[in-house]
Amino acid sequence: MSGNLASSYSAWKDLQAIYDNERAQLVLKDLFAQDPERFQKFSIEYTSPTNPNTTLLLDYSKNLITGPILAKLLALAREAGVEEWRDKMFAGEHINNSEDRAVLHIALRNIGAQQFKISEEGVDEVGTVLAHIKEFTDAVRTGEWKGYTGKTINAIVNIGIGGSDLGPVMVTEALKRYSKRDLKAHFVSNVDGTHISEVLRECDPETTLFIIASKTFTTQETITNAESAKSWFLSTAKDASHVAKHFVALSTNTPAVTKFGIAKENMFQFWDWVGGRYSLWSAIGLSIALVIGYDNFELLLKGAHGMDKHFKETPLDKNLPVLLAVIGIWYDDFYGAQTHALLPYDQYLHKFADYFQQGDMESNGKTVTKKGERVDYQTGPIIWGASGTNGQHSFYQLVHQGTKLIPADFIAPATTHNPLEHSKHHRILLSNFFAQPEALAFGKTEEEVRKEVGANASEEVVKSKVFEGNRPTNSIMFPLLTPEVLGALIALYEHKIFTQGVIWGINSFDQMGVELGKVLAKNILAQLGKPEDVKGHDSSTTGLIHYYQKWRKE
Ligand SMILES: O=P(O)(O)OC[C@H]1O[C@H](O)[C@H](O)[C@@H](O)[C@@H]1O
Repeated sequence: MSGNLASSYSAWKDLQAIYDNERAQLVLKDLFAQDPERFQKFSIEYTSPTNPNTTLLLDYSKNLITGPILAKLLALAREAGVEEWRDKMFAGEHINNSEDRAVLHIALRNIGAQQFKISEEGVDEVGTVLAHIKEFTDAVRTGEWKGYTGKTINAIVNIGIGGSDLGPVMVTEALKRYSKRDLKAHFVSNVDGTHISEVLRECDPETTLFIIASKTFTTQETITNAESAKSWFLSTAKDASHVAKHFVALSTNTPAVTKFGIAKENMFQFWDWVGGRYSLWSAIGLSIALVIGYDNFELLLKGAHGMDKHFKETPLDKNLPVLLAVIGIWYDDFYGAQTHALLPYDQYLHKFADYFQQGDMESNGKTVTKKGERVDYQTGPIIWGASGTNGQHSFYQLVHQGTKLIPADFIAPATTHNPLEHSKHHRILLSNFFAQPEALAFGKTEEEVRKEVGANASEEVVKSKVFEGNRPTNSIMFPLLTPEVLGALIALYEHKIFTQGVIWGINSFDQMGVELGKVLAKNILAQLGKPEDVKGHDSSTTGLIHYYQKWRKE
């Protein structure tokens, strides 16, 4: 985040030379054969510095690296000033330069005995908001908070989009095992009226609580959905004073919340130093706290805090987020990999890749450095993925035998929350979690195929059954998916993204790229009425709008 071009660093040039000269020797099969200690050397068991019971394992041995390559990648991180920029972030310096803001999601989970000292406006209010969240979630979950006809709340509808939706969706799914089953959680994000209509069909105005989640409280989708929810509610409740029992807001924008008709005491505050895609730890996590209970929400925060301390205090060569970051850069910038897959072997984590699509791609999908120079290398990868084993029956063919290099992270718990049939399902699941990275790394040679198919098999069949292998993966394993482990896991990826952003010299904390489309849509919305109003567009856009005007019913 220094703003220097990554390609100007001497370590970058050295890495390029290593790639050019040594690439042919970077064969996983040989690297493992040459060094029986490879797993021990290239894996780390993380124990939370704040809670010895929170552990996870990172095995990065199945990567196309050697000790000297890793040392050079870490030298790159040092040369780019990762440690200095990390310390600036933790100190509350305004490292989000284009918006002149601090980046302090770490302050939201700065709880427990070992806290960082941070001085920035709002930071000392974090505890007060957490107490508000606790008080409110306890009241709703115990049934003390009643709807306008005196009934207990049995459904919540979080209305938000992007960072005000994806985190709560991902975490409430991931921690479903900890959820209160008689409180149904819905999430409405899309401005498509279908989304809210289908949710409202399942809700009763007397027992539904709407949570309007928007950092800015100006987001078109969210405000449109919130207005429709309010109309739907008032069509039954009639009296506007009943809104107070059924609508709360999570936002940084008090005037806009008040204008919408939500009382100040029903507003949960956060601050401009919380980026939208880093906000699940803030008041945006209210729906999470409602679903899993405040105590579990706090454990999630504590888990993340432990990873924050690890990131802040651990030397780079043992620092999990830094290792993931520099290994990612090796593929992204030197091997030319375009994408990175997140493959959790845990159904509860089925939204994990969706979540980090925004987390990573909105953070590091940038073309200019902090100094405004165009980069001459690749920045953030395309993030995608699905939970195992579903992906295996869908896109793994390409991952194993396609022409593209797709680095991937495999993620799994050793123990399941659902030990069906004495964990039979889980053993099958995990056998796949172990087998896939093995197959990707070591493949299957022509010789092995020939032995298997016999002398009579055609050449085409033999060739089609060969797996080149040498496809890199990380494996992340933990004992059980608890709130603390999940907190640590999310923070791990957050800091990976940060580290990569620093090395690439970009600002990972603005999102200017989402603005242009919004402005054009606003202009077009005003022109949709009559064909003669459609002006100032290319022939394709004009033609499409004209077709809409011809075919629409209403
Ligand atoms: O929370 P809001 O202000 O409604 O913003 C919701 C989303 O809006 C935009 O699309 C931004 O790019 C996202 O980063 C943000 O999370």
